[in-house]
Amino acid sequence: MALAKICGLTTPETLDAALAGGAAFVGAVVFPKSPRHIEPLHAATLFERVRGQGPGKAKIVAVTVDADDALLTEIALILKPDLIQLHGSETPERAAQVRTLTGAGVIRALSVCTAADIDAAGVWEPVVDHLMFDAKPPEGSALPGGVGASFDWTLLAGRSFAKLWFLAGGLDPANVGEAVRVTGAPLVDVSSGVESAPGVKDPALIAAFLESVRST
Ligand SMILES: O=C(O)c1ccccc1NCC(=O)[C@H](O)[C@H](O)COP(=O)(O)O
Repeated sequence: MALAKICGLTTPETLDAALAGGAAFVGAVVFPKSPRHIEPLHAATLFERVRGQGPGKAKIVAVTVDADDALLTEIALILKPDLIQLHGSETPERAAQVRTLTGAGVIRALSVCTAADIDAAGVWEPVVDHLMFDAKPPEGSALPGGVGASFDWTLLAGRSFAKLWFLAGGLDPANVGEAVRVTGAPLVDVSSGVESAPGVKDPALIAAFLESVRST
């Protein structure tokens, strides 16, 4: 069974729906241009209930975009995430620095449009905990992720990677089962597909998504 990350959580009700449904990863987006942006201090208060889960708890992921050392240090000290997701134009060298600076694990999101974008994963495998294959956002998009766009899943069929990897981009309760069957993804990630409006997560859609993942 694939494990799921629910990204861009900002309220107790939606975080509770993710935890109750068995999400293995819960994400906070720290990027002011995003409709899901949450300040590290607010996120720390909200995500305190995750730590209360004890052993086997969901992993807390801080999603960042080309964050500087000051912001990463603030996130590490205040939110104390298990993983930092790099969703900008960071290099493998920067990923290694982020790990040393924060003490957190690293997820590298890669924008996918063609098979060459997947081949690029090779340079990242030695320096990350997880890869995330996400759709390339439309031209001119203000956001590098969380736009609900998908890519050709068959690009991932039959591929294997040294690290457990996420499939992301345009997933929702109705299509995630097929997405996992086509790609063999061990991990899946969703944001827009469990929202009623940009940045507004819906507890019922979160529950439905996690149920679909479980029954795949
Ligand atoms: O979600 C955002 O607003 C966001 C903003 C800036 C960088 C990354 C962002 N999200 C990262 C995620 O992990 C999303 O869940 C992923 O891109 C999939 O999004 P969606 O296609 O909306 O399910």
